[in-house]
Amino acid sequence: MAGFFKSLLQRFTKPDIDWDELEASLISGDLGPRLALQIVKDLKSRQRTLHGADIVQVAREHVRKILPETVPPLEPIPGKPKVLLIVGVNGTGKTTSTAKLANLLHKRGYKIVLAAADTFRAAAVEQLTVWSERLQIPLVKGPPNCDPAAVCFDGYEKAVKTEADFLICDTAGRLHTKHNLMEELKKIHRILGRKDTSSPHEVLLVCDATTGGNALQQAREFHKAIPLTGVIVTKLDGSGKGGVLVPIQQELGVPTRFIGLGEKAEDFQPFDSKRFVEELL
Ligand SMILES: Nc1nc2c(ncn2[C@@H]2O[C@H](COP(=O)(O)OP(=O)(O)OP(=O)(O)O)[C@@H](O)[C@H]2O)c(=O)[nH]1
Repeated sequence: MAGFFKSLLQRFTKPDIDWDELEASLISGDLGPRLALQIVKDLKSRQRTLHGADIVQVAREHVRKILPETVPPLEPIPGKPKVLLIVGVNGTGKTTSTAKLANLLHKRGYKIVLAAADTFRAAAVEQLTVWSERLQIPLVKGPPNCDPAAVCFDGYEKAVKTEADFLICDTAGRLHTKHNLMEELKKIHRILGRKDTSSPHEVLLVCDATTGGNALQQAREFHKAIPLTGVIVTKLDGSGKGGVLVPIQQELGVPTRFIGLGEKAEDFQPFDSKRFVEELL
């Protein structure tokens, strides 16, 4: 994002602003057309000569207003496991984020159970097995291509039996446009609610920052299928700016909870909106 705002400062230094160009560059920074238009409208309404710094300031004010100042941390629920369902399109970093989140909660002293419900990709189960051994966290898995809802259910039983604080279910990557895969996700959601109607307590959509604005459409479709409670933005160590988390919050009211900054277990942090907005500059 820093580069994005720097480019705004450099490109719009002259008083005669090309509004279309400005709107286009705000959209290309993944802020989404709705917010881009609001920022442009706001700037146009100011009756004085505007420079790059004013644009950045106004954009920051708008972003700040949209993002909640703090996002509550993941707290366990007394007496039962808190169930976290990790969802998203293919290759966004769901399995890695599942492991990273387990690591973070484990380090906070919580007891975790992992469910390898990505039964479609054998490598995902292997990947999670490696992580679970490395992090010493129990993992529930099933035979290849078994029903992912059944794996989640078994995971839930294990979490109850072992009095775990959290059950984290990794799911297969699915295109938000594939009806049958979204139906499968709804089934997982339903089955998890069998023993505890409030489960899953969190549904976290994993978005790859490098896919840009497309993540908004993914979020819309997933949110339509099963209500999302949060977003994990991955690969922020790459070229992606992560700006899309702003329109996801604005349009769907779904906050970003965590960010991924690399491939290692430690490359994961709770989302800090203040820092995110500050780093825009
Ligand atoms: N640089 C970087 N790479 C990441 C990050 N998160 C995940 N990755 C990498 O992205 C690739 C895909 O990650 P996975 O966790 O396998 O993705 P997935 O969403 O589970 O994949 P599918 O199950 O196929 O949908 C792997 O090479 C990860 O190491 C991140 O924050 N930064």
